[in-house]
Amino acid sequence: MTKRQQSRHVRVWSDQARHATVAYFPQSSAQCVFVSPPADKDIIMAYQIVDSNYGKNWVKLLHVTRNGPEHTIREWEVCSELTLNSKDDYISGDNSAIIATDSQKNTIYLLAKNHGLTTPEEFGLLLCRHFLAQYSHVNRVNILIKQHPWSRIQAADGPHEHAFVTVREAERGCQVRQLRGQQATVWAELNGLQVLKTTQSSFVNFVNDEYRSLPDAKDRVFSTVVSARWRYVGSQRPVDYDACWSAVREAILELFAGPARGGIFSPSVQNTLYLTQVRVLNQLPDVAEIEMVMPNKHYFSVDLSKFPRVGSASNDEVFLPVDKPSGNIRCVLARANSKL
Ligand SMILES: O=c1[nH]c(=O)c2[nH]c(=O)[nH]c2[nH]1
Repeated sequence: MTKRQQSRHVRVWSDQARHATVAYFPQSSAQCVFVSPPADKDIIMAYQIVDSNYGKNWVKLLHVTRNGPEHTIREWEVCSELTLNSKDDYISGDNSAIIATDSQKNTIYLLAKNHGLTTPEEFGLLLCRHFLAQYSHVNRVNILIKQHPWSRIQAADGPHEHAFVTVREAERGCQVRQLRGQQATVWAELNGLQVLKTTQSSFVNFVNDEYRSLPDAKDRVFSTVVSARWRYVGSQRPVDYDACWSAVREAILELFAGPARGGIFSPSVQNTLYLTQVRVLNQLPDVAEIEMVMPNKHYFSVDLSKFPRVGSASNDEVFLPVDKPSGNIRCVLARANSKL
């Protein structure tokens, strides 16, 4: 970074009491550093590193499993984050304990080659186990994986052996985190599932005070882009991560849309979100808790009453999709006996 670029990010002021200059980096987790440093022991006494990690972000890889002519692909972006048992690398510039982020990237490729890829969650667990076993001075491993939504092409004569198409219905990801001496924690993610229905949604009987302008809506368009993130119970028995992910997706679609004839009624985004979470916890004993976010993407009926000669007082056909702002509804539902 040049000096000119730096000055955009850094506020510098003089700390009279300590006779030192302090800089604040808003985008950095290290919030205070001495630009003209006092004695090292002053720094050590004044501050402590509360948390730190380092690793390689978004290592892109495509893995091909070749089962004769039938091929299966997985395209992922993997982030590794390691936390060491000492902070000497940060504090004194001693690099001797650093597992280079480049080596972390190589590890991801080598484990993919040697073990193959199954689910993102299982590969995350493999990486956690590997880093903790290979390096005794690694205290914590955090792995994030995002999966590209490839789907096998359905050709006229059946599923294609080796050709795929991107179907961006929802994106899959996971986070696996393991501390030395502890069980790994696995989170799965489903993001970007955009849905819309044209009826069977209302929003009435909310607070009616001097701030309210929204009329009761007995029948409205309901659209949202669902994000869900759920934590697995850390049990010993193996989890079918693919089946769980698909079951969460199905629960979201079922509780949003309902049966093909007639659908399902929603009194609010809050209630639909909550009922979906209840369905997930009821159906999937391996899930300990689930967080869901459903922005309320508004579609307002365009006011055509100003055009009495060509328009009509009621308009239930032409809507204005409102990009921003949206409502934002979030809830974390856990089993009542779980320790969060
Ligand atoms: O389902 C809804 N929940 C709200 O909290 C809300 N607020 C709002 O303006 N519209 C809606 N819809």
